[in-house]
Amino acid sequence: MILMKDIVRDGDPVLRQEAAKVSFPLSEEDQKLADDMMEYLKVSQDPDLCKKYGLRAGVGLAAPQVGASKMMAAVLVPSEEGTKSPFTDVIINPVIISHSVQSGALTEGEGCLSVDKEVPGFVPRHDRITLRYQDTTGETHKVRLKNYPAIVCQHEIDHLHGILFYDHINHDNPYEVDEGTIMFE
Ligand SMILES: O=CN(O)CCNC(=O)c1cccc(Cl)c1Cl
Ligand code: NI
Repeated sequence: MILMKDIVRDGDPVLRQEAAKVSFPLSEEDQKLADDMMEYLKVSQDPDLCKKYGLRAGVGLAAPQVGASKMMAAVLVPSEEGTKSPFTDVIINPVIISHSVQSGALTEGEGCLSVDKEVPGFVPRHDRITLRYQDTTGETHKVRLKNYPAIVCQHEIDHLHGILFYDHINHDNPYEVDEGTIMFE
């Protein structure tokens, strides 16, 4: 089981590397990594288990964050009570094949398990993306995502390219975003 002690923190070079493409069929090690990352998200989103294991909640987790420089990330975007999660999968060798001109950003900014300090500011991203990825069986998917699921996937794909969320924050004015940027909770 992945615990906070297993999370690599900012300063470790693995977080600034370009991760390696994953080949199929998945090795046992890669399959376990995928399962463990998704399990982390599920446990971290259960208030009791989150507290029991001393985790920080997350809606995504990228392999470099647990020291594996591989093109793999788990995404579990929570949904309102009783509705289907807007996006849940382990995305392998993900590529954003197209995106909106329009930007989107979370009004509360972003956080990262690998960044222990709060970094205030808006993180401008594409509001809508078309994402192509392989799932753990090797099947290729092409999905159109918008708003929160799109933001989360961009945060995770950034990790696979050695980018951290605060790289996108405007340091002169952290709360400045381009005109027309869609801001959402
Ligand atoms: O890379 C994944 N993490 O660092 C897990 C912790 N952060 C989050 O769950 C998180 C929080 C806010 C906005 C976004 Cl977009 C994300 Cl992803
Ligand atoms: Ni992160």
